[in-house]
Amino acid sequence: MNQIKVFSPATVANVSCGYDAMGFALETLGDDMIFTKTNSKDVVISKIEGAILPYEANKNVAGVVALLMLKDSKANFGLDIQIFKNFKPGSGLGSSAASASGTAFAVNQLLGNKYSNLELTLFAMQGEVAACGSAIADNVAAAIYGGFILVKNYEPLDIVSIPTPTNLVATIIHPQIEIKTEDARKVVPTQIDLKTAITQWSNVGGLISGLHSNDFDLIGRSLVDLVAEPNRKKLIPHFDDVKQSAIAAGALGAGISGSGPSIFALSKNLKTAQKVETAMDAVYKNSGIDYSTYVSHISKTGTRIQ
Ligand SMILES: Nc1ncnc2c1ncn2[C@@H]1O[C@H](COP(=O)(O)OP(=O)(O)O)[C@@H](O)[C@H]1O
Ligand SMILES: N[C@@H](CCOP(=O)(O)O)C(=O)O
Repeated sequence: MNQIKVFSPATVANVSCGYDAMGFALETLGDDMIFTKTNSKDVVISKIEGAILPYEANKNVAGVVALLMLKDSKANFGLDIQIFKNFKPGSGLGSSAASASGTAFAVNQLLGNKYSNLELTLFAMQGEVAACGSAIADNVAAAIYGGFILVKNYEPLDIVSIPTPTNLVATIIHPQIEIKTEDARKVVPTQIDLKTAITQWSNVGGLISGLHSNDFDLIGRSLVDLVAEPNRKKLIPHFDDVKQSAIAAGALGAGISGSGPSIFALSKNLKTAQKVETAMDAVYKNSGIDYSTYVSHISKTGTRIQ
């Protein structure tokens, strides 16, 4: 195989209560990327459409991940990479993670499937270091494994796939302001009190149990975040109004997608998710802020060949 085209999904990290530990992949929103083997042994990014990003391989997360994998595998080829961004960096929808995991997946295909999904996640996490300074796994693992994931442990890395209830649908509103993950991580407390911790880990347990048992009510009751959301929501215009409107329109729950500014809601079917979209839209309509909305099923496959 000399060339491969892949789709790499947008992802919602944290899922409210699971800061740095949970994430899920979207079915319909994501980036397209084309990888072509070259003889030069270099990595060249020859095209980027849809966003202004560095072309230098060591500054673009796609280049960072590709260089690492070519070196680790002692590959006898180089790469030309074309990136087609369909959603903006700094959106809270895992833009850097889409490039990092799309690259890990594609290079692995060109190498004849040398690496496991866990190894691909470790490579892609180095892309996240380049993007935001932290080796976070929640977005990249969701993109690589698909569906819902739990980062059970960071060192050593342990990723667990969580079942996705049929019919669960995500609604997203993305105000077009850029919040860099690196900056949004600085407002999250490094210490929390025991009472807060107890509530938070109970919610993670409730969310995972609800996803396993298709218990939508339990999923909704568990979409509560006492750690990141109270500190990050002030960076997001009209956050409380959007969240309340989404829940009033029938969403099971809502919260910040990743580090924001996007806000996600989960609903038990497509019709409700569309009503939630209308309700979120109504909050921003006359605000003067540019925004996009998306309704998407959860991607069960994650990054895939186009
Ligand atoms: N291929 C890429 N895709 C997206 N962002 C990239 C890429 N390469 C480098 N970056 C940098 O990563 C940062 C965006 O990452 P981040 O702040 O984590 O936002 P996001 O949540 O959208 O991933 C920006 O500074 C951007 O320039
Ligand atoms: N767990 C991270 C996730 C960042 O997601 P992104 O999509 O905003 O890059 C965090 O909350 O900082």
